[in-house]
Amino acid sequence: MIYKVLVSDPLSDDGIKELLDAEHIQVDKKTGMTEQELLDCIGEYDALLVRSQTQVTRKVIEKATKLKAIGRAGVGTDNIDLAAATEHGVVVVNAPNGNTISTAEHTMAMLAAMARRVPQAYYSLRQDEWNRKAFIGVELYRKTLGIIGFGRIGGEVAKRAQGFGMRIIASDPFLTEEKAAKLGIQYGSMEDVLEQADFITVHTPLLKETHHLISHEQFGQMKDGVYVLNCARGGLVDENALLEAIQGGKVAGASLDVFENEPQINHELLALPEVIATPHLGASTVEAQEMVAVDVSREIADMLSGKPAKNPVNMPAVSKEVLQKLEPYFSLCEKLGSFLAQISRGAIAEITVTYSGELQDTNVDPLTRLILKHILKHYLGQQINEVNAFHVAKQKEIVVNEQKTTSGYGFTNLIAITVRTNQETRTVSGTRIEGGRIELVNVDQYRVDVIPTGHMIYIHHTDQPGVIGKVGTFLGQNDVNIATMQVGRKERGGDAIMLLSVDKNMEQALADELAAVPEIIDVTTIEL
Ligand SMILES: NC(=O)C1=CN([C@@H]2O[C@H](COP(=O)(O)OP(=O)(O)OC[C@H]3O[C@@H](n4cnc5c(N)ncnc54)[C@H](O)[C@@H]3O)[C@@H](O)[C@H]2O)C=CC1
Ligand SMILES: O=C(O)CCC(=O)C(=O)O
Repeated sequence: MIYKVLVSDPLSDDGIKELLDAEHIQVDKKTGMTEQELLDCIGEYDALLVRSQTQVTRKVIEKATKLKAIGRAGVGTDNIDLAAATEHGVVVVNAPNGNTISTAEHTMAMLAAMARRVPQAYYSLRQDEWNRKAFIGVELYRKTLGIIGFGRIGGEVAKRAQGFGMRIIASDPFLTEEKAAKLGIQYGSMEDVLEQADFITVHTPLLKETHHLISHEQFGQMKDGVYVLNCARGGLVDENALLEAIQGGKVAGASLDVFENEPQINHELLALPEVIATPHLGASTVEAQEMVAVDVSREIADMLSGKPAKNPVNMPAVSKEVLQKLEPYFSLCEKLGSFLAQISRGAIAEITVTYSGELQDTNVDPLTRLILKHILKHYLGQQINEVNAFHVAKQKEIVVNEQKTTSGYGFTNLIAITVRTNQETRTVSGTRIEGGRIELVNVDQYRVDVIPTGHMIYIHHTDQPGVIGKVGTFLGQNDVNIATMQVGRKERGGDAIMLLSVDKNMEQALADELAAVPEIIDVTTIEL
């Protein structure tokens, strides 16, 4: 059997040698295709290999009737419709490590070039000017570099910036004070980073939660004369807010490798003398391109030989037998994990899942993976799936415990999850009732009885007369209709909670306003 692999973005022959040499594989290189050209030919192929240019849309995946695997020679998979790939049983693999160093080095190149205004001075010199006064720079030595997103690339940037004598402060849900201290850097919240840094660089994935991570409010929190870098993903920094922050004198310089609408770029932003930019070149080195191509080609060759993928980023096929037993609990696990991730604060250190009642005799490993996925997805995005969930948790030094108990605490089945972070311990448990309904039955030791779905608001308050009325009035005045409300308290006059299902998402600004009511301790909005 000969498998056909399409390489639709530029990748060197050295990089894809393993595929070119494989006897059972035929490789076609067709770069620069239009969407229509891709749609016309994709039906012939068993695997597709891309970088970031090819948009692997749902339409493409639906036409790809023979497709088994998509390989992304790089990290970000935002050019691939992962949901569509999963639905069609297509495994998506990436090469998460091969371009880390190149991107960290590019960030350093941009940092130094921006501080010393190298591109501007070069451009001026090319215009036959000799203008030494116009290009006075600033030193990096003893300045504070704020790193938002301390994963593979953020970590490598930190090491290199330390070589320049910079002080590093970093923010990441998986970074703790102890880990930071070991690395000789400072751990901080996002606010700490914004307030203290002279230079700020972002290295998070682009997710719903990180879209416009740096916008008007965040620029307002920064020091005057701050320098900002984005060598991760367009959309993390709000380009219009950046434009205003530069024009208003808040931001002294910006380095951009990525843009919100690539390959279209914001010309107004680029025309500012404070901005230096490159066309998404972070991973564009000979070494990185070869490494990511080698890694992903090996994955594709293995998969086409029937071996499991090492770096899958979407869900693999589940055997029918396992699916039948566990499928009824999938939705409960997803909702419990997602609920808990949204209410937890701080860096996660330990996750404990306890299965009770009828689940105690079943192999629940796939359910634990699903729960982990929905907790970690909140921070890491689509790179997490059931296959790599344990591996990623281990990499992030998170302890995962799976327990079983004979007691169902009065329920036929019960799944309880506890998350311990460096700030707090939060718990949630739920059950699946005859007929398929799922219910949240306990949150932070408060007994509730709620269907975990849609838009929810979780309010922690002190038990005093009139609080429920104040919340009802506030939501009514702001056109947030309450569908259901559950209240709970541990003792009279002590800590209490309200858990509401509402008809629409409540904006963060409104949640903050509600949290300012004196009896209210905390308001969290949850989307399930
Ligand atoms: N310019 C380019 O050519 C390249 C860009 N990239 C991009 O760089 C980014 C980072 O890549 P890696 O370091 O390999 O990923 P990674 O997964 O190792 O690290 C990302 C980190 O961001 C953290 N994070 C998520 N949400 C956060 C938040 N709200 N605040 C603070 N931290 C948060 C995560 O906990 C994680 O530790 C990705 O967006 C990737 O697509 C990667 C390679 C090349
Ligand atoms: O393939 C490229 O050059 C883009 C790399 C990138 O942005 C990534 O790996 O996330």
